[in-house]
Amino acid sequence: SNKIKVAIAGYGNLGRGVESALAQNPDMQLVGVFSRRDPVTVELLNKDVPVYAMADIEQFQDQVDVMILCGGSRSDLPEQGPYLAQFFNTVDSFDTHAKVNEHFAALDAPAKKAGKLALLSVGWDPGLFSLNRMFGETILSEGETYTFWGKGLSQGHSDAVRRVEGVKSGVQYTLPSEAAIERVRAGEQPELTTREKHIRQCFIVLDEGADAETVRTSIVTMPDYFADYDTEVNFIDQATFEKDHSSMPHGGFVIRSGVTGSGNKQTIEYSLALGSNPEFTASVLVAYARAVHKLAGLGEVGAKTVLDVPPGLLSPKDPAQLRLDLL
Ligand SMILES: NC(=O)C1=CN([C@@H]2O[C@H](COP(=O)(O)OP(=O)(O)OC[C@H]3O[C@@H](n4cnc5c(N)ncnc54)[C@H](OP(=O)(O)O)[C@@H]3O)[C@@H](O)[C@H]2O)C=CC1
Ligand SMILES: N[C@@H](C[C@H]1CC(C(=O)O)=NO1)C(=O)O
Repeated sequence: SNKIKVAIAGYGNLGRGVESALAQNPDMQLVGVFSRRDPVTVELLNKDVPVYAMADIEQFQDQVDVMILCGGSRSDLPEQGPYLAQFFNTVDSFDTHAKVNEHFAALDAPAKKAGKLALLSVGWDPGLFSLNRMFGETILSEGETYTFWGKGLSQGHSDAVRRVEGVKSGVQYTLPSEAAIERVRAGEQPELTTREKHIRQCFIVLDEGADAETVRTSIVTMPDYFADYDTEVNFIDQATFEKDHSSMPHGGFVIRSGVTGSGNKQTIEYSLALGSNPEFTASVLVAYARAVHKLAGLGEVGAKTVLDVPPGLLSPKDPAQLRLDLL
């Protein structure tokens, strides 16, 4: 069939979201899921899709058009990205904002050498919010841009706390400062520090015998993720965790407030309200996987971000049909 052949590397919340998002895109086909765990222990939504060991992934390079990397940004993607870029066109959701150029360079070399494409930092932030911050600051060159997230579950920060020694289960909610939002919406264009915009609230189940204060310190001092925020760490038992912390809503908005010409106030706002952070992020990954397949067909190689992808390539519609949607 002439469907785009897609595979998933890493099966967690995001991997599951990509599996269901692919089922909503009939021009694409999920050919397999790769996991570092024993494949027989990995339960997919669709039992007809094969699960393979990550160790065997190189053997599939000729059977996959695009590999969607669903590992964690803190420790999986920095290692898996450069490795897989040697064999596949890849898409990832890398979101450690401070390290994006480092990750770009680490992907660009192996991808160029292999004649492959590596699209990084796809999702909503980074991803769709990145595009809207760029539109805002470019179109309203005189102004201020603000990004607020939540109240909701950050997967990057939840993945990060789960990697801390002594943590059995963990989630992190991001809470925006209502006072800061008020000031921005009132057009004050305030100078706000990272700490003034959001607080971070963690719920942790400890491993047997782990020390709470040691875990708390590891989290609140964690560079790039928690060090610049006021962070609350709550310890709960597994039953409470499963009862109260199993859904993953999120959302947020990007505001650009500026002035044009003779001092006319202009505001651009882009907002998201997400019932499922992973399923939405996965839907963005799948749309960009389609664009990566088209760009690879045009001979594009190396690392790219959403800022480098012509938006029309995301659509399954043919260009003439898409042009009709312009107005
Ligand atoms: N750019 C954006 O807007 C967004 C980016 N993200 C990014 O997505 C990343 C992944 O998030 P998420 O899917 O929630 O992370 P998870 O913790 O659910 O999964 C990360 C990896 O952990 C492994 N894993 C999953 N479940 C288990 C388990 N039960 N036991 C052992 N290992 C397991 C999987 O690898 P394996 O199968 O190999 O074991 C998986 O790929 C985040 O780190 C974040 O950076 C997320 C949302 C938005
Ligand atoms: N990358 C984020 C997506 C948004 C959410 C977020 C935060 O709450 O800090 N930052 O960016 C995620 O992993 O969920």
